[in-house]
Amino acid sequence: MIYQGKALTAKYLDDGIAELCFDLEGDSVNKFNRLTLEELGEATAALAAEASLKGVLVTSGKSVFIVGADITEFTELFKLPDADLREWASKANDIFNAFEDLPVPTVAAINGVALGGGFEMCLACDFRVMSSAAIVGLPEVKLGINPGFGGTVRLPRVIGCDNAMLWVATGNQQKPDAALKDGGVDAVVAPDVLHEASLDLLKNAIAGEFDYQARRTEKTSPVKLNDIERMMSFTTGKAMVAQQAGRNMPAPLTAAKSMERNAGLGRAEAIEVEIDHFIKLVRTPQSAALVGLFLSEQAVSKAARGFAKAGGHIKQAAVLGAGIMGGGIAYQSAYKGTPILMKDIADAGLELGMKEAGKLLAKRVSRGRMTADKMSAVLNSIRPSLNYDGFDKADVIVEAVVENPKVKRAVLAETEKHIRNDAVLASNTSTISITYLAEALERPENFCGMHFFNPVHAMPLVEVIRGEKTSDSTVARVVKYALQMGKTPIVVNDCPGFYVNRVLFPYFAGFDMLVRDGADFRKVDKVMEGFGMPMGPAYLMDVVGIDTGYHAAEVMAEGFPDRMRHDFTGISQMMFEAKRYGQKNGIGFYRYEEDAKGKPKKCEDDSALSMAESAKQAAVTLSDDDIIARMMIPMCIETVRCIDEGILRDPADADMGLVMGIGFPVFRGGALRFIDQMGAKAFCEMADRYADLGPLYQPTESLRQMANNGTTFFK
Ligand SMILES: NC(=O)c1ccc[n+]([C@@H]2O[C@H](COP(=O)([O-])OP(=O)(O)OC[C@H]3O[C@@H](n4cnc5c(N)ncnc54)[C@H](O)[C@@H]3O)[C@@H](O)[C@H]2O)c1
Repeated sequence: MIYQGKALTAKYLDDGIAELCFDLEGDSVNKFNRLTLEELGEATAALAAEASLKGVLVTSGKSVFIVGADITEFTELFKLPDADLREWASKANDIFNAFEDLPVPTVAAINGVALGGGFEMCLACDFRVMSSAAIVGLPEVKLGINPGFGGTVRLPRVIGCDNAMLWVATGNQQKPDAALKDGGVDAVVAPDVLHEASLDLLKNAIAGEFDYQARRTEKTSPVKLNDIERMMSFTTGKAMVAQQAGRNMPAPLTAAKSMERNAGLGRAEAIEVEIDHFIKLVRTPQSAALVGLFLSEQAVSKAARGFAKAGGHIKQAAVLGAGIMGGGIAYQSAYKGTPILMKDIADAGLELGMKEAGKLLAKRVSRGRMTADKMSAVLNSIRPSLNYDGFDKADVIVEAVVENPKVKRAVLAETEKHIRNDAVLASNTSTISITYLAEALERPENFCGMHFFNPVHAMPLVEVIRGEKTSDSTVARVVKYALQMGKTPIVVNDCPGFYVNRVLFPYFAGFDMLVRDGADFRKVDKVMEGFGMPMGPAYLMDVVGIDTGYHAAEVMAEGFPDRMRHDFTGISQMMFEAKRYGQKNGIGFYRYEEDAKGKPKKCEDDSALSMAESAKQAAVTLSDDDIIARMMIPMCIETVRCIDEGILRDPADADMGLVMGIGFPVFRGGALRFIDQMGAKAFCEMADRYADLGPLYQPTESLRQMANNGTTFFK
């Protein structure tokens, strides 16, 4: 044994060849936490001291290679002052450099995921052999930072500047074929021969057949481009990166600049440049939001797994209603392997549901992501029906009929008679109280909400809504089913609109008030899209359906009359009354024409502009900041109310819910992160400036307290 640690070991195989194996004790994956980094330093020193050492094979004892840095350590690490952060990064790079400088050839045997710091470890080796089951890449920009262990230095020297800029600026994971084609790895082999093939390569390098020294010189010297070539490559690359990333995401362009500036330097100076850019990005609010969101995502998944523990396996599902949502639910369930019965009252509905599922599957087949055999197997596992035959076999039944309380209560009560006593019934209602629907049932404890988002196959979030009488085992079954469907469930308590719609409607109310006060809705859309929303509020209403939105707004107004009932006729109500329902009937805030691909294309419409003119009651001067504040304050305050009232479990659920449910910009983290980054005090002061807009703009007592105490939602 050359080195024995808790994260890695180094021992001789034979003939002076050592194997450095990463195998982090007590964890299912390898990651670069403080311990692993420290032990890599110690193991490298121990290897360097071995007089008989001829070569080093780097392997992993887990199913992954190394997943990357330990992001749970980032929050504390990133709080360090610049000088300390620089010292940490320099020390880490000294360790990687020392490994790269070992006096013998080194080969990485990449058996599984090797991302971020994990792939930077591979780049510090002379040669890289990749299993056909592995993936590699430098995804740091997705956390708002750039690689910090030499990735922006070694990668351009290994695969060329153009390729490196693409890899780093997109942060995309690279599959074996692509990695090999670009030169990121030297060979791709089947998983079962990886160890042997990597060892062979190492032996050949030891025998002098492969010039490992030349590899090293290339990695530690300036990039081999003359000044003009370098300028051409980076100028074009940076323009492309800037355009793709947009102005809200500084990391991709900063990473590209780091590569540009370090390209002409030797390793030591080049690493200094990387560290400068790394520290700059660590200080951005985007990186704080993205790292925070990553941690929230982990917390949400962990909570879901906890809920689902007692859920058992869902063998058979059923759905009532084969409309937009029912069809989507049937497709997703079948596609992810849970057979499903789909019942409707009309043949036409069933046909439509099956056609939709068929279309989605055919798309996968045409893109080479599914075989025709698999497609027919999936389609066969959806059984359309006009009656309840087979419902006694279903473990979970999801109701997705029209959004009408009377119809829903009748359908649920009837269904309960055809299912097993231990089967779970869930409603996909968008707004109707789960406790109220449960009153129609004999077994209300077996009932809860299961709120999917449209389109079901694309939207990751499912709200699982606990009614007053819903049992824990019902929640467990439904959370389990959501996980089987590949969705991310959050468990929320019952209230009008549940969580996502409850906070979305105050946002829409903010929009109505803006138009009332003279804002051009096209400008509001543009400003909110610039803020990072996937679409502005007027366009979003058109996509959701203005009729759907109108009915939901009524439910919300009934539930929270003090703040959600308008005392004026807003533009959305005027649109509804004029039967302008948005995309579904081709006209709303915008007019929709079919583009060449048959998709609805948004066009401006004069009659919408004159309606907005008649909705106008004032001509307030509104800056972009006013628009953002007037849209965001009601949403943020309502989110805080959901926390205060225990509708949500914790802030992680709140922010993840908005990111996954409405596409809230990831680089802002979510509504609560938005308040945190501004500070509760500044947020309350901002809200107070708009106090004349009514109760939706009044901070809660809890927010005022946070403002006084200087506390935040997230650590
Ligand atoms: N469309 C959305 O964006 C969206 C998003 C989330 C939740 N929802 C909710 O999902 C539910 C369904 O919405 P949708 O948009 O799919 O509606 P839809 O009108 O497209 O589909 C409803 C289907 O239910 C069928 N149906 C009516 N009565 C039935 C019965 N007794 N038994 C079986 N089938 C019956 C209809 O024939 C129709 O095919 C609603 O509660 C809605 O609020 C919709």
